Amino acid sequence: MIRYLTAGESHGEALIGVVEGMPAKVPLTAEDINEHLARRWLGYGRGGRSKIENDKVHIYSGIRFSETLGSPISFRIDNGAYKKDRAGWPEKMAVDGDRGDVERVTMPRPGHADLAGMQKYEFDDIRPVIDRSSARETAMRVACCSVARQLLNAFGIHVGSHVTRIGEVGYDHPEEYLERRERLMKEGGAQAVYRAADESETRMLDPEMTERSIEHIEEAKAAKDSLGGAYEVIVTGVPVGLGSYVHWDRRLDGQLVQAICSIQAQKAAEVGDGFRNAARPGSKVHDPIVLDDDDDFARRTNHAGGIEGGTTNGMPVIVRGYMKPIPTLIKPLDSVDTATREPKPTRYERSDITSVPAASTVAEATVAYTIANALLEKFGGDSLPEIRRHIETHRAKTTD
Ligand SMILES: Cc1cc2nc3c(=O)[nH]c(=O)nc-3n(C[C@H](O)[C@H](O)[C@H](O)COP(=O)(O)O)c2cc1C
Ligand SMILES: C=C(O[C@@H]1CC(C(=O)O)=C[C@@H](OP(=O)(O)O)[C@H]1O)C(=O)O
Repeated sequence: MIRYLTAGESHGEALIGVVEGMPAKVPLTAEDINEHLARRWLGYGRGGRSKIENDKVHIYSGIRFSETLGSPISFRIDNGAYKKDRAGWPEKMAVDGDRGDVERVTMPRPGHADLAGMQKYEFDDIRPVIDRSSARETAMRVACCSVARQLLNAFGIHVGSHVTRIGEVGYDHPEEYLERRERLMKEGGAQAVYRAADESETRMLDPEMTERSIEHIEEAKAAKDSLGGAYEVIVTGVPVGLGSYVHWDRRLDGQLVQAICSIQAQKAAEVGDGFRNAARPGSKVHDPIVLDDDDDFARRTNHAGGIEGGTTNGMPVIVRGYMKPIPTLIKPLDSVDTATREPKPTRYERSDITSVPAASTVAEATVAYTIANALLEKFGGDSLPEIRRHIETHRAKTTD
C-alpha cells in the first residue's frame, strides 16, 4: 500500500511530503510532478496568491536515475508567499522564540475552519488554524499523489477531469457534455479529457460554457461574493476487479467518495450518475451487459460509473465532486470577535473567488492515489516488472 503524509503551514517556509510503499522501477522525474503542480494553478477566479507561487518540487530521496527505488520518497515545495508577501511571515510564523508583539487573529470566518479549529485546539489566535486548514496543503497532496499516478500511467490507466459547473453556470444533465467527452476518451482516454479541459480558462469542455462561467465569476467578484461548483473525474484503462464487495472498507466506491471529500471545501461526491439515478427507474439506470466485437463482456451504458458491488467492472470509473463557495468573501459576513465577544463583520485581505478548476485537478490526484492502492491490493509487488507479470496473467484470464 502507498501511504503519504504532508506537513507545512500555508505561510510557513515550505510544504514537506513523504510517500511510502511505492514499488521500485517506476519512471519518475520532478518534471512529471511539476506538470501537475502547474495544472493545479489553472483556472479563472483565483486570487492574488496565484501570482506569487511558482510551485516546483524538490526531491530528496527515493528516486535514482529517474526511477523509484522502493524506499520512501520525500519532497519539499517552497511557499513563495513566505518571502514575497509583505506581511512579515518569517516573524509571524517563526519556529523559535516567543510571540513578542505578533498580533492575534480573532475574527473567525463563517464556512472556514477558523472557529471550530480554535475551539478544538484551545487557541486564542486563529492563525494556526488558517494556516494548516488552508488548501495550500493540496500542492503537496498533488505532488505525493502524482507518484501514484505514474504507477497507473505505466499500465495505461489514466486519470483526468473537467469542470461541469461554476455557480449557476453548468450542465444540467451529463448528456450535454457526454458526446464531447466520449469522443475525447476514444481518442486518448482520460488524458485527452484533461488536456482538452486545460485549454479552457475554467477547465470546461465547452467554449460557450467557459465564456459564460468567466462572466459569472466576474459578476460574483463585482458582487463581492464567491462561488462553488462541480467537476467530473474519469479513470480510463481500469482493469476489472479492483476493490471488493466483501467488507465495508474494501468497497472502492466508498473510498472514492472519501478521496473527493478529503479535499478542503468538497462537500459531496457521487459515483457515476449517483444523484440522478435516485430519481430514475431501474430499467433506465442499470447498464445492460453485452459482448463487444472481441467477444469480451462490456456495458452498453455507464450510469454505474464503472463500479458495481464496490468492484470495478472494466468500464471507465467516473466520480463527480461538488465544491461549496469559497468562505472568504470580499463582502463581510456576520461573525463574533473571539477576544472581545463583540459581534462584528468579517475582514477581507485576499482570497479566491472560485477554485473549482483547481479542486478538479486535486481530485484527479486523490482519485489516482485511491485507484493505485486498489491496483496494488490486487496485483501488488515490490517492483514494476513484478506487478506487470501479475496484471498480464490476470488480463490473459479475463479475456479467455
Ligand atoms: C484549491 C482550493 C483553493 C481554496 N482557496 C480558498 C481561498 O482562497 N479562500 C478561502 O477562504 N477558502 C479557500 N478554499 C476553501 C477552504 O480551504 C476550506 O473551505 C476550509 O479549509 C474549510 O474546510 P471545509 O470547507 O472543508 O469545511 C480553497 C479550497 C481549495 C480546494
Ligand atoms: C495557497 C493556495 O491556496 C490558498 C487556499 C486558501 C484557503 O483558505 O484554503 C486561501 C488562500 O491563501 P492566501 O490566504 O494566502 O491567499 C489561497 O490562495 C494554493 O492553492 O496553493
